[in-house]
Amino acid sequence: MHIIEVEDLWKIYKNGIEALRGISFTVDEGEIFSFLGPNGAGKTTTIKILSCVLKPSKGKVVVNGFSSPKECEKIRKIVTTVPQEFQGFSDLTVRENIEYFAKLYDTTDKVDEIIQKLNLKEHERKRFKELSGGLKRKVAIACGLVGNPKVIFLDEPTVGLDPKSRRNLWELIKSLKDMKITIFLATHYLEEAERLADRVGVLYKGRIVRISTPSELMNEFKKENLEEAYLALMEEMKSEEE
Ligand SMILES: Nc1ncnc2c1ncn2[C@@H]1O[C@H](COP(=O)(O)OP(=O)(O)OP(=O)(O)O)[C@@H](O)[C@H]1O
Repeated sequence: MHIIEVEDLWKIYKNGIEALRGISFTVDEGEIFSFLGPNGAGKTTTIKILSCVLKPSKGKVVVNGFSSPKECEKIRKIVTTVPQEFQGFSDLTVRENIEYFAKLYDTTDKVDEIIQKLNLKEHERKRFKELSGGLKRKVAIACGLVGNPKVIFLDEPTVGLDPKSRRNLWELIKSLKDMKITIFLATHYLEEAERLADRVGVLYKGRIVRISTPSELMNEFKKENLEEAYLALMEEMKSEEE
């Protein structure tokens, strides 16, 4: 089943910038779908529209059977966005932060389960401000999980993390998939997409220029890793413009 359906989606900001120029794609339930593209391609704009933070200018957007913007109230109940700049309450502990969000959703009974699943037990009494960058991201995801989301939007989840913390977070993202949560991952780290994504969508100047599995893209450009294949695709796009 397609949990996300987007058809001919346009976003034209008030200043006239056409951030999205008629994109169409679908995401299957339980899939890890990675959105790639250079700075300014429209990734964040797409996430904001899919999570009902922004209204589309034109086009069809359906999330879990609900249309945006008409049924955004329902969409907001089943999606969660973990932004790059998530700020927990710095003087509250890990547990208190998660409990705070759980109260908002009236799901305080889920706090222990989430702490357990995300291996946060040994850190639960630490204050947010004392945590490493990797643990802060983990807590951000934990806070996002309290509402029982069906879809999680992750915007550059591992930016600024050291290689070990990044790998830890990849394991966590994979375990979310095991929980049948659909993951929409915007990233500039091609290795991250190669390791995690079932499929990638490549955005370029507001248009989708490829949707494929990482290995299909690597085969198409005869490259051994996704980063090389992506760079070859970007070269192709640039030369088509000239
Ligand atoms: N609120 C806004 N008002 C006007 N233009 C905007 C606004 N937000 C984004 N844009 C423009 O829309 C285009 C797409 O931006 P967006 O942030 O969606 O790209 P992105 O792919 O997420 O980029 P990055 O990788 O740098 O995060 C850019 O040209 C950007 O300058």
